[in-house]
Amino acid sequence: MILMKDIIREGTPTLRATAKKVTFPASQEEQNLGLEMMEFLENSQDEKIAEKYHLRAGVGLAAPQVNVSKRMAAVLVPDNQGNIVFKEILYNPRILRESVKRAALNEGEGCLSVDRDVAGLVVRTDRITLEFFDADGTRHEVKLRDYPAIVVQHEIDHLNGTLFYDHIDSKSPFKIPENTVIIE
Ligand SMILES: CNC(=O)c1cccc(C)c1Nc1nc(N2CCN(c3ccccc3Cl)CC2)nc(N2CSC[C@H]2C(=O)NC)n1
Ligand code: NI
Repeated sequence: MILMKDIIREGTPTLRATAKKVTFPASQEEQNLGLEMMEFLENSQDEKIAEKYHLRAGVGLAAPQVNVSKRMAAVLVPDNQGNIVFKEILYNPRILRESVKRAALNEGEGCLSVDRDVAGLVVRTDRITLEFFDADGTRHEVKLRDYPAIVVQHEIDHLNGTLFYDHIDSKSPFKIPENTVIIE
């Protein structure tokens, strides 16, 4: 199982590299990694398991974060009632369309690879059309908005070596640009 010791932190080169596309069908190793990343998210969201293994909770994890520079990520997004609203292992995810409307988490963003609080709004696109492939190479296209859309954008950033605080306006980190919805 993936533990916090397996997650690389700032300063490790892979975190700033551009990850390579996966070819299909994904190898057994790539399929296992996808499942292990999803298992990590499930474990991290389970109070007892997270406490037992000292896991930080997350709703997304990208392969570069476990030092594998491949374009794959797991996302497991619950709503405030704990019902899963988006659960996927994404291979070669790509944003096809972006709304004009922007969105940001009211509390800012955290990252399992960043061991510090970096305050400030991370302004992203509110609604996206996402293309991704599954392990068999089957193409999927889904529309996402608000929290799930933010999580997917955060994880795709990891595939391009971008970290959430790269988006924070250091001069006025809490300025809310127009046409931006704040997500509680
Ligand atoms: C600096 N302020 C903050 O971090 C921050 C502070 C407050 C609120 C939010 C909303 C913040 N922001 C933020 N909170 C999260 N979690 C909330 C708690 N949750 C969780 C926790 C326990 C059980 C189950 C679950 Cl589900 C896990 C996920 N996750 C992300 N991100 C940014 S997009 C990728 C995603 C990620 O997985 N990061 C590790 N941001
Ligand atoms: Ni992250």
